[in-house]
Amino acid sequence: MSDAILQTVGLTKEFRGFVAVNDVNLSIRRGTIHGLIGPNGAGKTTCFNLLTKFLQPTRGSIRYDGRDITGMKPAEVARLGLVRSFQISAVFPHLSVLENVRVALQRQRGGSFDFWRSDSLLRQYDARARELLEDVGLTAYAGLTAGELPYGRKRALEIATTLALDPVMMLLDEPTAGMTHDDVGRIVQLIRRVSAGRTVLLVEHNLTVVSGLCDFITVLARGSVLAEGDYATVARNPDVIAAYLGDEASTEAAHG
Ligand SMILES: Nc1ncnc2c1ncn2[C@@H]1O[C@H](COP(=O)(O)OP(=O)(O)OP(=O)(O)O)[C@@H](O)[C@H]1O
Repeated sequence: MSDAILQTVGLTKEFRGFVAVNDVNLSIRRGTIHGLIGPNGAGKTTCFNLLTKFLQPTRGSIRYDGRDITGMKPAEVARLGLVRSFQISAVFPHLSVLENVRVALQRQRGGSFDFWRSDSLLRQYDARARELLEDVGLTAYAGLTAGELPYGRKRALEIATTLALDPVMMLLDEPTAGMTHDDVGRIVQLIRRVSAGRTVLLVEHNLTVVSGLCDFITVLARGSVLAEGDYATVARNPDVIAAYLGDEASTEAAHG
């Protein structure tokens, strides 16, 4: 069996002639935390959406665990264990933290959305939901509504609802975006803990997070792979440094 769990060949996405992702060959090793980084507009989010099937590529192919998933729908790949973290908007703000995880568990096991009619059924999931809350450090928050959670804890809830789907491979889109320093530390520890026995692909802006978590990094710039390797290798690559400095310079120029 291949050491790579997820592979792309010639992955390309054009938006009306603009090439956002250009001939990208990725190989993500089973059991690793793989970072996808790059300056603003590099194509990270587009790439992430291609891998999770939220976008269809213009060209190229994607293989996951020995299968060609290029033509599959997001729900189909999720059933195969390739799961993206839910966006915060997918958390139900008026349900409690515990109920949010129960609903995610029910979707995994039953695939049904008529949870409002089957309270007794949902209680069956309580024990597992509490375990997941424990795993992400939210036990003390179980009874709060999700809307009342502080931002960093919402991201932890998002990870708990993702874990409820029992992913083989998790794809996380900027899990630390907008977080305070303390929250970042907690989420880093959490990702490390939940990555045990799984593969994780992480799109992330915070390079400290990337250096602390990722076994292997792919740097994108202008839609193409600029460099790959461990953090030390890519961080000293002159092309990577130039791409990031160029990005900072243009950000500074934009902000005066
Ligand atoms: N739906 C779309 N239609 C047209 N252009 C798009 C679309 N989505 C993305 N793009 C363009 O593709 C390029 C790559 O965008 P993408 O969001 O993938 O980059 P990114 O690396 O995630 O950037 P950031 O770090 O700023 O989030 C950008 O120039 C963007 O404007």
